[in-house]
Amino acid sequence: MDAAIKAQVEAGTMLPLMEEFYTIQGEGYHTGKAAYFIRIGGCDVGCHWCDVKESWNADLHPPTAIEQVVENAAHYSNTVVITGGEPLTWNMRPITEALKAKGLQVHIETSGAYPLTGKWDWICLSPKKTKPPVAEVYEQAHELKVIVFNNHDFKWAEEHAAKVSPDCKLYLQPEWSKREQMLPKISEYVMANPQWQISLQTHKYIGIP
Ligand SMILES: C[S@@+](CC[C@H](N)C(=O)[O-])C[C@H]1O[C@@H](n2cnc3c(N)ncnc32)[C@H](O)[C@@H]1O
Ligand SMILES: Nc1nc2[nH]cc(C(=O)O)c2c(=O)[nH]1
Ligand code: SF4
Ligand SMILES: [Mg+2]
Repeated sequence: MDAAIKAQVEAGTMLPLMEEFYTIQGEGYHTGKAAYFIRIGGCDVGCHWCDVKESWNADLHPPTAIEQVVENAAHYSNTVVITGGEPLTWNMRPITEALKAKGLQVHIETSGAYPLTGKWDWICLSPKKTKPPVAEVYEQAHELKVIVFNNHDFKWAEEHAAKVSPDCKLYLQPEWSKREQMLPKISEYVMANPQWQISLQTHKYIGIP
């Protein structure tokens, strides 16, 4: 890669953009809300069930100047979700500041595997076993969204819930391929432990991005 571009990617003024799209937030607390999604390539967390493995290799996604992405986002929506890949692979300060300067609400979907950069209105923390969240991210999370793949994940979810702030919303979301097996168990768990709520990947049921 050209040294000047590499320097900009390191500074966070260019980012490896995989895709950007206007859709409905399908998951978690803001489910049902229209939002502009910015998907940034690059992730080395390695979840075996990840539903966007094409995002992992940052080299496959063109370094893109943030100004154009910010302009596009502001054209479509007042709520932006930055996702990936793992967005915290990169310096999120420039893009979040530029989005905030446009008056937009800025949300992140993150595993928390890397230190939090950027200014956020909403942080959705979805912890992963292969690269656990950094300690500081727990107290900043507005929403903890644990993916339930097997029975052990309920206990594992409680270990993470013990680390977030008292007003953090708690969600259990079935891993998509296990949804039929796990949804009855998640329902039972939420009725017995009503501090938790179910999160579904509603966009996949509706058939939207
Ligand atoms: C693709 S990830 C990108 C953001 C970040 N790397 C993360 O994992 O939070 C976006 C969200 O989708 C969830 N997710 C990914 N694959 C999934 C699957 N197969 N079933 C359910 N949720 C999934 C992740 O846990 C995360 O909450
Ligand atoms: N509609 C929709 N909602 C989402 N919420 C989180 C997503 C993600 O991949 O980060 C996602 C996504 O890919 N599409
Ligand atoms: S951390 Fe997120 S993007 Fe990375 S592999 Fe896991 S689910 Fe996929
Ligand atoms: Mg998704």
